[in-house]
Amino acid sequence: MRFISVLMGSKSDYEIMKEAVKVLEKFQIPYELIITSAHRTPERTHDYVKNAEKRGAQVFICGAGMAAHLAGVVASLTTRPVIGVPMPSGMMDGLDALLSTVQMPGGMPVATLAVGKAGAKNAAYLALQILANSDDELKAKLEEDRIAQAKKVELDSKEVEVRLD
Ligand SMILES: Nc1c(C(=O)O)ncn1[C@@H]1O[C@H](COP(=O)(O)O)[C@@H](O)[C@H]1O
Repeated sequence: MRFISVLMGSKSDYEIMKEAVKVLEKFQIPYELIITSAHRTPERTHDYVKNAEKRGAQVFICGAGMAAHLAGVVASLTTRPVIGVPMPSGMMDGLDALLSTVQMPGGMPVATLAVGKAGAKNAAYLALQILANSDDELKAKLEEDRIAQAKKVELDSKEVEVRLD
């Protein structure tokens, strides 16, 4: 079965990573969610990624904070796309995680998104867009979602807007 795999380095990342899960559930895409750490549980991380790839994981989304090596290590274990979401924690409030997620050596990409909830949400959208390359039904759903987003902007504006024309 094709599915998206969501990994996070600690339970403390869950509040943020829930934003990714919400999007996957909204689009009814099968996903797995697991806590595993490249630092604290290297073997578990290795075994999970190798096994998930065999079982049909199409994209890995990895949320981690501070010295955020999880996404980079996952990228070293699979040729499936890996999306990194830096957590807003630590003494630099996520800048440390952003840099340690984004600065991968050439040939070993991690698609690194924004720090925090917006990054987690976009990680799910990006994973869906990757799947939609070979799924026209999902592509149509993503297009409908864009239309809904645009409508919401107009409705929100109507509540507050002031115009002179
Ligand atoms: N960056 C990593 C990795 C890793 O990269 O393997 N494992 C845990 N962590 C991060 O450590 C932070 C603090 O974790 P705790 O709250 O458990 O102390 C979390 O944001 C987690 O993602």
